[in-house]
Amino acid sequence: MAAVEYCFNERQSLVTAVVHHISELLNEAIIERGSASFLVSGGSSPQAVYEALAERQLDWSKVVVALVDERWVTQEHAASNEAFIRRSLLQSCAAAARFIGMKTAAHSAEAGLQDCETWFAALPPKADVCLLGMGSDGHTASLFPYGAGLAHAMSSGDARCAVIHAQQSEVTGAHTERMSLTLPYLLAARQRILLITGSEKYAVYCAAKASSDFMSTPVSAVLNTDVDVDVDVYWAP
Ligand SMILES: O=C(O)[C@H](O)[C@@H](O)[C@H](O)[C@H](O)COP(=O)(O)O
Repeated sequence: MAAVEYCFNERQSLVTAVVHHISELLNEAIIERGSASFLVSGGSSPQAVYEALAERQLDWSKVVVALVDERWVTQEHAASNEAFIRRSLLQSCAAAARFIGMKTAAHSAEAGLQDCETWFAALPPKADVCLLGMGSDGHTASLFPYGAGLAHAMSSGDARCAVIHAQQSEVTGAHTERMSLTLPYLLAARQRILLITGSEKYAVYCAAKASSDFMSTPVSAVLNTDVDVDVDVYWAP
C-alpha cells in the first residue's frame, strides 16, 4: 500500500477534486452493492467538501454517514463533530442519508463505548469511503500521539470504536476525552482519503510517510501499514 498524492495550487480546486472523487466512490458502491458507507472526520479542513457534497445529486437515501471520531460533548457544544456534520453535510440532498454518531447519553466515553460499538456494528466490515484529516501533531481521527488508549486503538482485533484520552495540547484544546474508530477499521475501508492543507501539515505528512513510530505520529500508521489499498492524499497550500 502506498500514499498517492494529489497536490493543487489552491484550495477550491482541491475541494472540487475531493468532492468529485467521493461522489464517484459513493455512487459506485450504491450501483455495485446497493448502499454506501461514508466515514467522516470533524475539524475545519473538510467543511467546504461537506457543503459541496450536500448538493450532489446522489441517492443519499442509500448512504450511511458515520463519524470517524467525536469529542465527548453533546451536540449542543460548539466542539461537537456530530453537530458539525449535521450542519455541513447532512443538509440539502444529503439530508436523506442515515447518520451514525458516537456521543451516547453516557457521562464518559468509557461508559458509552459499548453502545458505540453496537451502533457501529451496523456498518459493513469494509466502509466504502473514509475521509481523514490530520493535526499538526500527526494525529488522525482521534488517534493522538501517546494518548491513553492509543495502543489498544491501534492493535488488531474486531473492535471498531475505542476511547482515547489525548495528552492536552493546543491541538486538542480542552477536548482530550475522545471516541475514535480503531486503526484496523480505518484501514479496512475500501478507499481512504487524507485531506490536508498548508505547508506545515505537508511537512508533518512527509515526516510521517518516512516514520514507523506509530505512537509518536499515529497518521503514519494510516500511511505505512501494509494493506492492499492505497491512501489518496489531497493537499493544497
Ligand atoms: O475531531 C477532530 O478534531 C477531527 O476528526 C480530527 O481528527 C481532524 O481531522 C484533525 O484534527 C484535523 O483537523 P483540521 O482539519 O481542523 O486541521
